[in-house]
Amino acid sequence: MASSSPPLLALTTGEPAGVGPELVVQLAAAGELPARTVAVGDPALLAERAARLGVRLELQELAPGSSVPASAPGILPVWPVALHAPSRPGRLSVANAAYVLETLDVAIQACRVGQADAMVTAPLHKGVIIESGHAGFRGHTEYLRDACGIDEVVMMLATDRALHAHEASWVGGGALRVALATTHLPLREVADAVTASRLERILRILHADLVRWYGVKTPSIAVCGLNPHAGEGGHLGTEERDVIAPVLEALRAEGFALDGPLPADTLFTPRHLAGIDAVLAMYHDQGLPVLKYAGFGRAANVTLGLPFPRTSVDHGTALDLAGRGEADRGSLRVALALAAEMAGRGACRST
Ligand SMILES: NC(=O)C1=CN([C@@H]2O[C@H](COP(=O)(O)OP(=O)(O)OC[C@H]3O[C@@H](n4cnc5c(N)ncnc54)[C@H](O)[C@@H]3O)[C@@H](O)[C@H]2O)C=CC1
Ligand SMILES: NCC(=O)COP(=O)(O)O
Repeated sequence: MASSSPPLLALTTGEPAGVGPELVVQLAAAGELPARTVAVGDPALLAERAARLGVRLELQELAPGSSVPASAPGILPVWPVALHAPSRPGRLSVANAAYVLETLDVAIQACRVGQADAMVTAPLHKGVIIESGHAGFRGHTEYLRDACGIDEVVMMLATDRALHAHEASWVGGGALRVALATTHLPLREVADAVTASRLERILRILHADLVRWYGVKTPSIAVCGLNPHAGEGGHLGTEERDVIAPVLEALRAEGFALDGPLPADTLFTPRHLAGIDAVLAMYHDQGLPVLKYAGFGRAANVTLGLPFPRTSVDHGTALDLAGRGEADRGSLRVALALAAEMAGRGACRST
């Protein structure tokens, strides 16, 4: 941990034209930031969004990486990163894409060297970062993987009732954890990306982190097929038979509790989810619509497999709401609480 107690969360404020900055200032003003939280972003931007919304807030500028006092209502410690261009709510600017990446770099570096204990991210806009010249940018998840120099990480979203260690498994009524075998890929590329080696890596990380972070002794994971009806015995696709099933079989032989490959449309029903600790979906829009239907606004995104905890909101930049103070703060609240809980357990990897 960065200091004796409590853990320090580095909270990146996200795309400056989106709702991230205002969510951060609103939570800070209301005293809803966990015990020690430092925003990473442009202080003038945060002051402008606070003033725009009539939020009374004192910003405390601190040198990036320096120590941070305990959170207090109406006070927001900031590790400053300067905007590259003025920002207006709802108006993207490619000039500020580098700024967004710089905020990530500050937080990642702080977590890697132990100056912060966990990272929480407000939403960024993938398109504007790609348009700024970062053609390979896909999202925080992939950026963090590469920045930490590791081969694989797992994106998992969980509704609030399934976020914490004491919530063992699906109990009906909206508790759900959904991990993804592939993340931000065009659908056309998904089938080729569902390889045996990727699935094996993903399942090992998911299994290990369900034990590590959630206290599940023997994680029970339900795995979706890729094709309709999980391939209908090979008549509607062969990936289940040729790729997914053999990986599950090999891991079962090691003691993994894996169900599948199952048709996704029947897997996501209460009867099939009973006793399941997490679902592994093959692609983004196979799993996340169900998760968001179950708990949009009270769910969080977790990156598994990193050397430090990283959580995020379940929503994007919401440019249509930016600057109006109407965006729901629930998911950021949940993401912060989860990061604090994970960091509090001091469960950093040794990678
Ligand atoms: N963690 C992250 O950085 C994420 C970033 N994104 C990015 O955000 C950008 C916009 O994505 P969209 O698909 O338009 O999704 P979006 O989540 O920004 O917006 C979808 C709809 O949900 C509403 N919404 C979003 N957040 C809300 C909140 N806090 N309270 C109330 N309503 C809310 C919006 O007003 C809009 O109607 C894209 O570049 C996307 O890649 C998307 C998801 C997560
Ligand atoms: N739909 C989830 C999402 O896009 C979040 O991606 P990331 O930026 O956290 O990798």
